[in-house]
Amino acid sequence: MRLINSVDWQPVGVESLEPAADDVVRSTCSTLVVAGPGAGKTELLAQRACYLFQTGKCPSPKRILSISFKRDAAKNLGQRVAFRCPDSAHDFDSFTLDAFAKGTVDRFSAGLVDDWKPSSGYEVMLHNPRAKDLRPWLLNAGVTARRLQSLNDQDLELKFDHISHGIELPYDGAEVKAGQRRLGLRWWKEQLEKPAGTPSLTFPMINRLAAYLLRTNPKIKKALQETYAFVFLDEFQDTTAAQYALIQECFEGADSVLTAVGDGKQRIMLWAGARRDVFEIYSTDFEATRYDLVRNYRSAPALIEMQNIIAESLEAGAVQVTSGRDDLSGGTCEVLEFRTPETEAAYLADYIGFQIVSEGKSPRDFVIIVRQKANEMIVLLQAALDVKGIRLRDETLLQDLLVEPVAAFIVLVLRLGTRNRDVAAWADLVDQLELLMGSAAEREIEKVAQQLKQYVLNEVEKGQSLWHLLEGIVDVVGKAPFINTYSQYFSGDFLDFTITGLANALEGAATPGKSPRDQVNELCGEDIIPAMTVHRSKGLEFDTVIFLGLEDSSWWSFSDQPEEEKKSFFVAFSRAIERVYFTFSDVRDTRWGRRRQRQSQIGDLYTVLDRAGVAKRDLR
Ligand SMILES: Nc1ncnc2c1ncn2[C@@H]1O[C@H](COP(=O)(O)OP(=O)(O)OP(=O)(O)O)[C@@H](O)[C@H]1O
Repeated sequence: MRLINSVDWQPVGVESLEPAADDVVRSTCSTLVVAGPGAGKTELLAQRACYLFQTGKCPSPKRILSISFKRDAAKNLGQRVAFRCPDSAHDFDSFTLDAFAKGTVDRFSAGLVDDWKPSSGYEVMLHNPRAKDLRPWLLNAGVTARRLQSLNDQDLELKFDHISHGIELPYDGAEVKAGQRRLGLRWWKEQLEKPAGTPSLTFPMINRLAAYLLRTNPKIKKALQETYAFVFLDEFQDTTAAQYALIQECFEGADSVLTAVGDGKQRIMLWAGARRDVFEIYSTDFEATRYDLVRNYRSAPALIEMQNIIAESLEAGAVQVTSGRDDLSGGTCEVLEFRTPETEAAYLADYIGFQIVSEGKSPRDFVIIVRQKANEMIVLLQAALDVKGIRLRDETLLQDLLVEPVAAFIVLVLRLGTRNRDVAAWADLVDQLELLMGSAAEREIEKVAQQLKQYVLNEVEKGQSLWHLLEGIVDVVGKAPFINTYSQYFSGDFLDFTITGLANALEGAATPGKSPRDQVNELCGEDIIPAMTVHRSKGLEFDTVIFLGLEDSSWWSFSDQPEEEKKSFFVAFSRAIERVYFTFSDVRDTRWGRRRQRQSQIGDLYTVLDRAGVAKRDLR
């Protein structure tokens, strides 16, 4: 790769960056970028990676470590970098922090003293333990029944979260109370001794374990710091205490330069332990300079004005943002009011149908967002759209599956083997193989790509079902390259788990009479409207956002945590490029049957919409 002089370097793939973003891209010191939705925070990180690689500021074998808080965000950033500077993509490691922590523990577990070593083949516990399981455990561990009775479930779980992963290992700090130490050590001992195949460690616990491993193994820590000259932290507002402790353990005091980007107004993970003070503490610990960005490159101007008003209601004095695009005008937001969910579904299906048939929109231009339980909320709309031949599905589970590198790889091969020509899939597959096969020559890589495609063509010709081909596809390159390239597969189980999950999803897509090509399309959801919760929609963007049910029952936790709920509302609103619709139905089906709906508990949301000039349309 020919190096570019840093003065001559220009952003890649976008016309320009706003001045503050350009400063951050070229910065030699640690920085904190605070900016609203659509400001190009993720894009800024992709540009900085290009700058560092293309100007030789991050020469091989130095690497960039990029930490995102969601798997699809990690994949998205990795792809943006691979697209812009393919020559250096192999020096860019894009992980979620949880995957990075697990990779560290799995790879270097020999560095842990025996008392703190997880059993080989340990499994991740995907949820923190619940009060109903904790009560007997705590009683058994010597906590009095009276003390337990004095705590409601929520308080008990919060206290236990602190004991199990809120304290630095090995619980020897002077500030740790004796009771916490005793319970914490007992909990860890039992979990670490759980046999392989039994979920035993939560991700916050794995974060703590990784931090402990690095603290007690200075050589490993030094090697990590020397490898990663630059570190990116995306969606930084949602960093939890255990995650921050790991980042601090890895890089505080090192020469590595950190770039953190985030938006306090989109902090919607407080329930999962996100630290409110993470911007301030990071700025102090890493002597990071703060930059605020003032453009929005996503939404139409009228939507940006509304977002400014909502932002002000979330954060007094919030930076007022202007459009960074001159190709977009207008923008619409409305609240649509219905008598029943049936009339709501019929209206929306007509609207979407018209937009697709007459206005040239595609199903992927739309998203249906709900506060929770996407699968239940969309049933009626799904049926109304079905009649028009338009598909809508809850993408909650598939989203996680399809962003997995091994799943993405298999899907590319299946695409190539089930259609005549797919230039983009071929190029993506070659890129993937380059990553997996490391130093293999270009000719060798092309040969393997051809072999993969031919394998699927032959098997499909023989009438073999697609879901039976997945192991065969992976076997062409072998599992080892996946395990060596992607840290989440180090322990092996997760690789098999992902392949099986994909096989199940493909089997589900194989309805009678559907061609292999259509089965792959179905899996990827190419012609299907996605439905998801607000949390799942973070970081994504769509032409039209339809939020179903701006009603008290969907937002039942609003009165307990109004700040976080308002931020969720802001996240949903800000996913839209051109249009946002909120719906309200006088009645809605809940788990207690059909219930009358009100807007009283979430009155604040309606007040702010009103202030932003959002009209209500009565469609009763
Ligand atoms: N400098 C730029 N010029 C043109 N388009 C840009 C620029 N920066 C970002 N974009 C585009 O704007 C959109 C939003 O960018 P990005 O996803 O990076 O924003 P973000 O700040 O991370 O948003 P959010 O916090 O809402 O997830 C994307 O479509 C991106 O390609």
